[in-house]
Amino acid sequence: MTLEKKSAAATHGGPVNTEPAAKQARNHTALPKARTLIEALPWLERFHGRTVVVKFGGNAMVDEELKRAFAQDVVFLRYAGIKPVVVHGGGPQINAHLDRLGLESSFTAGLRVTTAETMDVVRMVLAGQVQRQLVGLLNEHGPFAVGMTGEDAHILTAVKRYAEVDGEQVDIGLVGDIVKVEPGAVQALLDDGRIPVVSSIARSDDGHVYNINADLAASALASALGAEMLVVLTDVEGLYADWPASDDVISRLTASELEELMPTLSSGMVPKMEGCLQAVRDGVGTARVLDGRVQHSLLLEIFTDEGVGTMVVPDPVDDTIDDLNHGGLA
Ligand SMILES: Nc1ncnc2c1ncn2[C@@H]1O[C@H](COP(=O)(O)OP(=O)(O)O)[C@@H](O)[C@H]1O
Ligand SMILES: CC(=O)N[C@@H](CCC(=O)OP(=O)(O)O)C(=O)O
Repeated sequence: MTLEKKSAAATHGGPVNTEPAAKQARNHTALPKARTLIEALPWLERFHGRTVVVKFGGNAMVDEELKRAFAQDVVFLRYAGIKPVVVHGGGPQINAHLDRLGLESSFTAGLRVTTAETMDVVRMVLAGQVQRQLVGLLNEHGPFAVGMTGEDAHILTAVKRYAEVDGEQVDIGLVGDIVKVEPGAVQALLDDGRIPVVSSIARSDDGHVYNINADLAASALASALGAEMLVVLTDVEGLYADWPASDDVISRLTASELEELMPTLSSGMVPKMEGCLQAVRDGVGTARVLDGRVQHSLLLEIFTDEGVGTMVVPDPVDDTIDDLNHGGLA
């Protein structure tokens, strides 16, 4: 019997496998899993102890399952020794609430035209509804998430912002531009092992409250925290090269290349890419735009060799940044 087996193996040219079939089957399923875990090792080493600011967009958070998967990913980062900060939007949720009140939603250059009445709704929906939901989902895993808005502890200070349309300054109401960030309260939470969840609202030095685009709020906070990475989750695969004519995703571009593209962008991509550009210019390692509709895209981006979406790297690209290319660690 043994002889027969040996000669069969020899005719196939392979080594003789004396392992019982059950063990072989176990190895067959276990090894790929182990390889996937080991693939994460260089990235765990690279990002351990670093701060990652994740912007969760309103369009990516309309699906309950996606929200749960997002919360799992963020808690995973926390357990992996990375310090995640969540900055959230809620555009669609604000639109829905305004609609219920019979109020119109209007945007100029990707920014909501914000009257005093709209501002009340923005504040209520972001801080009272969306942020509470995210905090609740994260805290299903432990006592981690603490919600706050940019108004708290003077985290975000803004001045009135005008939208630029064809070179003209357009008044869009109570929309703010962040001019100062005091990240101390956020840093204290991170140092305490918590996960700060920040709503994109700011105050001005004279006590006004401003509506801040969440991409820009995330970018400013990432810069002030000296974050390793800004990750923006949205409802497209990344930055399309020639949108809406094509949906070819640009996988990687430098700050200068992005700056050149800026005038060609439209709608929600304008503040998103402005935020990415600003962040890498301010010293954030990389800024990435990912498809929030894909479950666990955050984990896939951070812990696997194949990047998903668009990555913006600083100018000029040095060796360290090259290592972070979507091709993986060299
Ligand atoms: N070049 C582009 N690449 C990808 N999306 C673009 C581009 N230009 C405009 N967009 C639009 O921007 C939208 C993303 O912005 P937005 O709706 O504000 O997302 P979020 O709610 O995640 O902040 C996309 O759904 C798409 O319609
Ligand atoms: C000034 C401005 O446009 N503020 C945004 C804030 C929320 C946001 O940015 O939400 P998303 O990330 O889901 O788009 C708004 O009112 O819709």
